[in-house]
Amino acid sequence: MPRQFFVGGNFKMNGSVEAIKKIIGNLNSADLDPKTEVVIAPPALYLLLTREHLKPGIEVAAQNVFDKPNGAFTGEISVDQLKDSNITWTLLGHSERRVILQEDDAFVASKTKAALDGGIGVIFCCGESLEQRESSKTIEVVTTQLRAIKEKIADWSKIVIAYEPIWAIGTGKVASTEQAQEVHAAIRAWLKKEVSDKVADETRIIYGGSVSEKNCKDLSKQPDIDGFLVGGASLKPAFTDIINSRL
Ligand SMILES: O=C[C@H](O)COP(=O)(O)O
Repeated sequence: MPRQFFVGGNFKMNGSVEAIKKIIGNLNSADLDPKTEVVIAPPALYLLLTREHLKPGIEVAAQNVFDKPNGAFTGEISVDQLKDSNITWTLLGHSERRVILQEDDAFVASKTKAALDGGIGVIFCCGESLEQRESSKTIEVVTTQLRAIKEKIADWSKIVIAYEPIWAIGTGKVASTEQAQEVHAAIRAWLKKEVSDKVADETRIIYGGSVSEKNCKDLSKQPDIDGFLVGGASLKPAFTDIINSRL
């Protein structure tokens, strides 16, 4: 079975009630490829508003979730609270959280387990810095990040892996189609060797890092690129062109 194309929009810490309603209006009225699964991740404050206004068929993701069920954890949101609000996905392991908020592999893995155990899908982000790429450590870095979750989880069916080279995020410096395809193929080979043939065949591996309406078509033609995680361009009307990149 071919893997369903998947496009996520990560708004990061951008937007306002008015701006997010406008983005939702654009998505609601656009003709979107029915074969593409679309998930958008607004800031936590706007999750409910987004879910209430967005048309059915497009899912909403949190940008983060905590690994404890409830209690004295100021500022955090639990898996059950997301489910209670019809939020069905979460991003985890984004490099901005790994680098700026110093989340390590073990913490990201623990949150991934909590989300999956609770029935929330996880867009699991991994990727290398420029320094790591220049010292040929890309595959080692990415597989180390993946190994941390492999040790905690058994069911991969609700995971989408987002390969996001840090040097390509928000820089306008997109990875070339060859660079992206090479890492995606290596991730798939790792899944085959370390997890199973089935998981390798079925897991979506999406690319993130300066994806735009201009570069998405070529990237989408690569055999191991199953979609995108879009930052900056997800705030713009051209996001719908990225969703429709396989049309
Ligand atoms: O989560 C999305 C990525 O960090 C990519 O962001 P960007 O499209 O603004 O480069």
